[in-house]
Amino acid sequence: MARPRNGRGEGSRRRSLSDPLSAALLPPPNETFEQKEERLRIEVEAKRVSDGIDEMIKQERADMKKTKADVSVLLLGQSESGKSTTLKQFQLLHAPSTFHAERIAWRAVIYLNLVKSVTRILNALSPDGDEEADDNASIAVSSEAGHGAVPNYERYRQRLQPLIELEARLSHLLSSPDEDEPTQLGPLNGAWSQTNEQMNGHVGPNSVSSPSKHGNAHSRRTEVAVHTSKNWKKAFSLGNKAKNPMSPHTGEIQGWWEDPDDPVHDLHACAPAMLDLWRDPHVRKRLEEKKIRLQESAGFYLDEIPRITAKKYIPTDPDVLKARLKTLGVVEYPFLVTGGANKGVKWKIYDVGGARNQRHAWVPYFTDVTAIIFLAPISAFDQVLEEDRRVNRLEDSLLLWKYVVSSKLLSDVSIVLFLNKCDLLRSKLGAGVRLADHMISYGDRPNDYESVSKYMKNKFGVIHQQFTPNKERELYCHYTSVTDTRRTATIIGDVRDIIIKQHLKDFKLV
Ligand SMILES: Nc1nc2c(ncn2[C@@H]2O[C@H](COP(=O)(O)OP(=O)(O)OP(=O)(O)O)[C@@H](O)[C@H]2O)c(=O)[nH]1
Ligand SMILES: [Mg+2]
Repeated sequence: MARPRNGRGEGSRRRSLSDPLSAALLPPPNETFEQKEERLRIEVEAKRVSDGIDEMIKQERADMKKTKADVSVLLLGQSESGKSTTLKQFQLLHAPSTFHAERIAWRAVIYLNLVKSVTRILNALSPDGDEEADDNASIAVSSEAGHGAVPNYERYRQRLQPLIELEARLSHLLSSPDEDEPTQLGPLNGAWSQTNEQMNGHVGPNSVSSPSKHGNAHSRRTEVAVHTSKNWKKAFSLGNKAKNPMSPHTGEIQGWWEDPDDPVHDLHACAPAMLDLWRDPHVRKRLEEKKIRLQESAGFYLDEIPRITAKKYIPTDPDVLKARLKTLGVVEYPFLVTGGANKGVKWKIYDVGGARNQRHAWVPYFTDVTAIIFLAPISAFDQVLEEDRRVNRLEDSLLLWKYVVSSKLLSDVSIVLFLNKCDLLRSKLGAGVRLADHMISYGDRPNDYESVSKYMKNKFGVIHQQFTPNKERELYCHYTSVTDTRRTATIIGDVRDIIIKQHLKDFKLV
């Protein structure tokens, strides 16, 4: 909802496009001459740093053009398996300046992830909510679980009403088909100031429907997705690090928190209510009864409410890695290995959408690919597909795996398997969820992490052995938690070496 301007003229509200670094230097009110001098000195330094980052980005892009050879890697796996997160880890390793420059744009996604978690809780608590459990088996359980609203439900709903509206607004802004270029007013002015009225009738196919009285019933099942052709990062960035970070009117640097339409204000105002909701033992109990495990989706931001709703919040690297935005289409990411034995080799990574209706886009890439990294989220053995709740996620992963390894088109392609979400697997087993209850073939084997992860590796390995058209092909398998940067960086290094070695061998260069 567009809010009235805060008393100042439109002219003074017009911001210069500051980067986060400059924006953090917002002048205090009533600053003295000396303070102003000091601030200006800091601003000059901030600009120098910002220009340095620009230069590094330029260098990274220029390096990309000097190619020796091409290696292309396709990331495959079901939706939410961790493909885009793996791509972000590649970016963090190989183009850190670009990754850091884009951090601020992820603010919109992180806000939406947080707001969606809140509306999902509200819907789960609602007496007439239809929020579904996270797993198969619990559907029967949940229908017997405590009926009626938790104490204070109506009060929570009232206090959090602005977030229900914000969810619709953010979903629309992120998922609506839009022009690539931001409006002339600059990304910030245009990005947030869309009213609900403007949105009526324009809600994109992947965004949420209008909020119902008791929260948004579709908050979970209609994930927000952005087509890769949409330049959404540009629209939510703070502009290309303004060459002149000063306001022409006041000489001050202005931050996004000055924009009354910025979502941070609603989030900041609702933070105490969000905290009360998330810490309420009745709420936790109800979520448990309904087997809704927010930690397995984007719920982790709920543990960080004060930090994320702070007015000057800038996403950290882990925040960006955890941000969930479903992929539609194919993202192509080129990078150059700048050190070591493989220096100068040009790589291309393709990240695809993993939902069932996206998989048709995979095949055209099969003919010209050097390697595949297949992600199987092995923690998902008790979950069902979002797009078809009759299908167990692990079963879907195994079927997809069989399809990929048996493909004749891919018979000479190196295959790397990431048994992913090992962190979630460990905590799930620790919480007493039993694999045998969802996979009969597991029988009475021990339900600990070591036994289960080994069993999974074996299961995938046997399928490869049985169905690969190329009996010579070696399968490279890693246990991963791709949100963990340190461990994933080591694995990515190993995978890179293996892929390039195999590639050179195929071309008889080693
Ligand atoms: N805890 C944990 N979360 C993970 C892991 N890998 C991915 N995630 C989270 O799972 C969610 C889905 O990951 P994505 O990388 O978006 O999944 P995707 O395979 O690209 O999904 P689509 O784009 O729909 O095909 C994100 O919120 C990630 O942060 C992991 O190893 N551990
Ligand atoms: Mg993705």
